[in-house]
Amino acid sequence: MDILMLGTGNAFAKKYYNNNALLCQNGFTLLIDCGITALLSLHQIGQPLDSIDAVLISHIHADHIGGLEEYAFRMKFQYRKRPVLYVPDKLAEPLWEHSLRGGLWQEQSQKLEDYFEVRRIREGVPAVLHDGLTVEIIRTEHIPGKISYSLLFNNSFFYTADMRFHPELVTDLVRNRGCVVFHDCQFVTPGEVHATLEELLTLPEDVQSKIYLMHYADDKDRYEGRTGRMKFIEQHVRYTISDGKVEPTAPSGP
Ligand SMILES: O=c1ccn([C@@H]2O[C@H](COP(=O)(O)O)[C@@H](O)[C@H]2O)c(=O)[nH]1
Ligand SMILES: [Zn+2]
Ligand SMILES: [Zn+2]
Repeated sequence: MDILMLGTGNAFAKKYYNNNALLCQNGFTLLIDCGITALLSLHQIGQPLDSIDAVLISHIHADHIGGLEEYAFRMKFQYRKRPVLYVPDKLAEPLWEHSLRGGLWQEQSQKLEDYFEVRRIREGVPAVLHDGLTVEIIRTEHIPGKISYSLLFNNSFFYTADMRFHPELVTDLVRNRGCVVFHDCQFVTPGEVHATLEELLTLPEDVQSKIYLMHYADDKDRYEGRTGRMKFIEQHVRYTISDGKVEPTAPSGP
């Protein structure tokens, strides 16, 4: 599978945009989270909105869902399509009632389903997104009391969607399931709602070597060379994830 980060920055990043991604497998393109900067980033890389086959939402924070209003309006009125939205079942109602309804409500469109083909997914039940692409949502701790999920694709690629340090989970996924991990990372301590670099550096080296850092702050340059065996994932670079390895995708063509 291939992944291209539309942004690799944290909630307030200005340089690297919000931490959203395009995941591609067997010709299927999934948008992982749709934050405030997602549509600007798609525009910059020349990716048309109607080339996205589905959107998957991890939790309700603006850097993960803040672009959904524009996406919904444009798909409805510009493209005349009702795109597929995968949403954890516990988030479907709050996504509409607490976030999208304010902007999207109009007389003839009063519910999430009026804009999206809503597919609810449940914890512990892997969902088949496409031929050769499954996702399992795993509830992970982020903001106390707030529902948030990390994502396990094809039982081999773990994408944390804003989570606090959980060394047992990450170690288990790497050592026992052979996963590679894209992990959100906060530079300043204490993390409180994210794993910090200091915490991630306490992981054993074999685990670190499978971790790629994302959701970082604009002063990332200061931390180059200070991330142990972990590497930064870069915005707008396409990576191929295969056999427990992450490599920048070789350019195609002559
Ligand atoms: O209890 C809290 C709640 C929020 N914050 C700050 O807000 C952002 C939320 O956006 P994320 O996408 O989850 O990053 C978080 O990074 C904190 O900066 C907080 O500190 N404590
Ligand atoms: Zn975030
Ligand atoms: Zn968050």
